[in-house]
Order: sequence, then C-alpha cells, then structure tokens
Amino acid sequence: KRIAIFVSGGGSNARVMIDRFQAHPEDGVEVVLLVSNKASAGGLTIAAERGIPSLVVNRNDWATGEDLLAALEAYRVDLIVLAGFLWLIPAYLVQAYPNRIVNIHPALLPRYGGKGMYGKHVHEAVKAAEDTESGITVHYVNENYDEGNIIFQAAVRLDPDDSPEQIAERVLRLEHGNYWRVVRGL
Ligand SMILES: N[C@@H]1O[C@H](COP(=O)(O)O)[C@@H](O)[C@H]1O
Repeated sequence: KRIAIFVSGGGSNARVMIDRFQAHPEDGVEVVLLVSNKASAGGLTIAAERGIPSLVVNRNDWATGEDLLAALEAYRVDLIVLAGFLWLIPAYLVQAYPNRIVNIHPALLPRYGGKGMYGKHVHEAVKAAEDTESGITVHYVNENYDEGNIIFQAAVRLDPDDSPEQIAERVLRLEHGNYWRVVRGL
C-alpha cells in the first residue's frame, strides 16, 4: 500500500516508519508523500534526506482541500497516517478516505484524549492523576479529535518517580516499536 504521513513536529515516528519500510520492501508499504502544516517541521527534513516528496499546507489550502486532495490522488495514496499532526481532520478528507486515515495518540484512549490533549499536556495529566501505567492508541480518524474506532493499544508501566518527560520517553519508545507494525497490518 502507498501511504502519506502527516506531521506537525519533529517527525521521529515518521523517521522510524520511513526507515523501516525503505529497508523492508517485503512489508509492502511505500511512503510516497509527507505532508506538514508547519514549514519548520523536522519531519520535512527527514523526508528530504530520504528522497520522499513533501507538501506544506497552509490554512487556506486546508479550508478548501483542493490542492491537498489533488496531491493525494496524484501520488495514489491508499492510507493517510497521522504522526504528531495537530490540526483537526476536516470532513472532506474523512469522506474522501473513509476508514483510511489513522492516528497515534500517546495515551490509553478514551482517557486523556480530545482537543488540547496532545504532547506534554497528556503526560502531565497522567502524572497528575498518579496513574501506574500509560500507553499508546492507534485509531481510525473521524471528524472529532481522538474519537475514531480503536485499532491497537499497548501499555507501559510507570515508575511513581517518573516525570512527565520520562513518561513521554517511555511512551514514544512504545510508539516507535509499534506504529509501523500496525500500519503494515492494515
Ligand atoms: N501525536 C503525538 O505526537 C508526538 C509526535 O512525535 P514525533 O513523531 O513528531 O516525534 C507523538 O508522541 C505522538 O503520539
């Protein structure tokens, strides 16, 4: 299958996934495009270094979706993979790719999901709740943040002394070890 990865930040998940699938063509997954809503996103540099075409979308593009949908069609994208992409996915994209958009969330949904619940905010909330475990959720994307059907979850035990940053590190390791496997299996 041909996938497009959407990023807003550093792109460590995109890097792990691109490196895996470029090194293992037998997985049958090809990363054909990287899309970002931030021209400064580290994910764009990662894509350029690995010969992957990229597209930066601004709010106007995003509102109409014409250029974005045209690019996804031109690259014959089968599956959209969100990896640290922060904008809400609009109806036109959900309708154009029904059950073909997935996201990874750095917590065990349905807890710690929703608008504003991303990155360090999630791990600070887990810490404040004194949870003994956290984890990751891969889910289909609908028009609401973090509400689509869950495809996969994995948990990690936390140490009571863990800081939110240490919780984030544990969870990111879980993401890097699992997200590409889930995508390969879809
Ligand atoms: N949605 C969340 O955003 C972060 C992105 O990290 P990176 O892939 O840009 O390093 C990850 O923790 C992911 O769960």
